[in-house]
Amino acid sequence: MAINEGAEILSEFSKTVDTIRGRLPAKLHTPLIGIVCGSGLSGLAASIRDKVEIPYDEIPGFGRSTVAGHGNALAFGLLGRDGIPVVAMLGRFHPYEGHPMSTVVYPIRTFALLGVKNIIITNAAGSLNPKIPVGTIVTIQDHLALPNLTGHLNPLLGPVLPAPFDTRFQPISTAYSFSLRKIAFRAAHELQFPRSALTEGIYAWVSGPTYESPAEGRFLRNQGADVVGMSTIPEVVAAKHAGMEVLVLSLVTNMVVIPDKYRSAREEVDAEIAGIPLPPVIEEEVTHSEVLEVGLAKGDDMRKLVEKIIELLG
Ligand SMILES: O=P(O)(O)O[C@@H]1C[C@H](O)[C@@H](CO)O1
Ligand code: HPA
Repeated sequence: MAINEGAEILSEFSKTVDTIRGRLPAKLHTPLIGIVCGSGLSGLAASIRDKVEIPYDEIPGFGRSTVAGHGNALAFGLLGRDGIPVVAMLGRFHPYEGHPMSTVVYPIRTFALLGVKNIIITNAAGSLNPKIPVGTIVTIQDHLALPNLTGHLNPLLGPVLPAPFDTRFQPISTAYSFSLRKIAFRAAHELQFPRSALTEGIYAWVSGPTYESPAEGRFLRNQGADVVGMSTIPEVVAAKHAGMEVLVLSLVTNMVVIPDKYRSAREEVDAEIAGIPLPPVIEEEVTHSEVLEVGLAKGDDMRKLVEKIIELLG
């Protein structure tokens, strides 16, 4: 990267930070905790006090989320008994919307420059694991990121950026903070959530926007993934790269369609010819409305959990 390109990037980020701080009272200038709200989960920010919202289109460098269930503003304010300064993205940018990776992770890098030390990233996800039903919250302990491995969508591809984003080879084996994951379970215990409400698992990242074919779902399951989604991993990579402690909470909004047996057109025709009555067949499909519905129904549990985690962190 040319020296002046690095200087341009830094000057864009400093415009972003100056614009944001120019809109906030001093007590909110340095949020310690960042939150990313997944599909249908922008209610997570409902209990932020002394809230100041800044629309994305008024922040230099920010994109615009075009996905139903995602807002387009940062919410700053205080959370928890001790009034910890926080910032929440009320909606995120997904690569499948056409955003370049630099835009997808721009808010995360902005969080780092504002002073965020711990980030709680949430998402809606499909379950690949029959033991993890709809409505469960999954604390992510690892990921399988096919788009990272195949070389198109890793947010760290490209020239090394200026400090503090200047690590070339970023290890990712400890991206999911063990201490934050423990705090999540402690929080669930203090909230008296049933044991089954929060579990641990591995998130597979796919680019979307198609939901998985049965063969793709089976493949991901066989590789050890528990849930699958179309976001989060670029944010995790950028947050780790920027030195943050990362916690990811996935809300299971649907089961990925992985039938035990394919419906056979040949067998059905044979049965029809032989006059054998066939049982009714239900062909399942995932829809974004069902994803949003579960987000709405379970959003309050996610909000309580995030708040309690922040209280315990404080
Ligand atoms: O932004 P998240 O990951 O929460 O949203 C999920 C993935 C897709 O954007 C969408 C599919 O229903 O929900
Ligand atoms: N697949 C991928 N992404 C998702 C899903 C899913 O089943 N549900 C919510 N986001």
